[in-house]
Amino acid sequence: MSHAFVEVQQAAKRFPGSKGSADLTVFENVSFQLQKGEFVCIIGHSGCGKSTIMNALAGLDSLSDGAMIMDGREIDGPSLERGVVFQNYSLLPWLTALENVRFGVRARWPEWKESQVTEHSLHYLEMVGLKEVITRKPAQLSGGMRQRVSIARAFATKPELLLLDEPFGALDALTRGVIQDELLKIWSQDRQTVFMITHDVDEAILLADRIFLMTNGPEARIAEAVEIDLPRPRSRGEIVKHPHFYTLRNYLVDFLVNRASDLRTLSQDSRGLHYPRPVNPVAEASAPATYHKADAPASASPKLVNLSAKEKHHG
Ligand SMILES: Nc1ncnc2c1ncn2[C@@H]1O[C@H](COP(=O)(O)OP(=O)(O)OP(=O)(O)O)[C@@H](O)[C@H]1O
Repeated sequence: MSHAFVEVQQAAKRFPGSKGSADLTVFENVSFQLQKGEFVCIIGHSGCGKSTIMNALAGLDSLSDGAMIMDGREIDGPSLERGVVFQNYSLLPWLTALENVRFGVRARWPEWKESQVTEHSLHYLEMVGLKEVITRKPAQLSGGMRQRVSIARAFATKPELLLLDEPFGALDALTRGVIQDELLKIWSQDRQTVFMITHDVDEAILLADRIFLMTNGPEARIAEAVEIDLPRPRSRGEIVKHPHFYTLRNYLVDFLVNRASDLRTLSQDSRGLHYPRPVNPVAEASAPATYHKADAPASASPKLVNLSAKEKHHG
């Protein structure tokens, strides 16, 4: 029996082909687990099926095969236990920043007094640096501010699982960096389980405990789960100085550039589920090359150098 908080088992998604063409198998044989409190990022080329996996986890779409289980119950529709932040903010345009957050908080805890709802919402808006603009409606906020409201709303409702679908994709690099820091600050306090899509390798290294690497579609798979063992708390300025940073970064970039198109390696557990291969690029880079006797040609025998004789000869 698995004790993972989220367990995805042999998930597949197919869309019917149009006008008699074959069905599109977006992904198949996708199995993975998320531990409680873990921050996992998923990266892969456009169209490989990341959002489709996330929509199924959110309960907004169904799988063609397989199952997604959270806390022992199969996911079969949306729930307040799972919060989603999309790239396009999805705020209610007729409500102010504060009212947008209050809306979520009130739905989550209908028994709370109005003052408690307000106080709780303000706390999260303050954490994302928006205390000064709480009375503005989304149209009066910048893109970065809108995304902060979405993040404040998502974290304020304290879902068991937070699903972030490229939440910073539309933001400029500076704003993105500031909100990444805010996200880390809130997550380090609340330690919710987070599953996040990003195209940004540096962002994934900054945020994640593990990064899932997805092969290209169709019939995409999550091939590897890369462990990010950089110490926390992390900051953008400091992690680049860590001796492991570029080993991790190079490994991820190499996957995206060279290996995502054809990698099919998967490891299987005793139930026959194919999990992504767990990878620690730092350990792999520093491990001595393994010598397989069977790989050696019959004539290859190790060359022994007699150092003392050589020293004598030259001496
Ligand atoms: N409702 C649908 N009907 C048919 N095909 C769909 C549907 N939704 C998604 N697809 C297809 O499924 C594939 C995966 O789409 P998805 O949005 O999950 O990819 P993604 O990895 O999130 O891409 P991106 O990084 O560009 O957001 C794409 O080929 C897409 O065209």
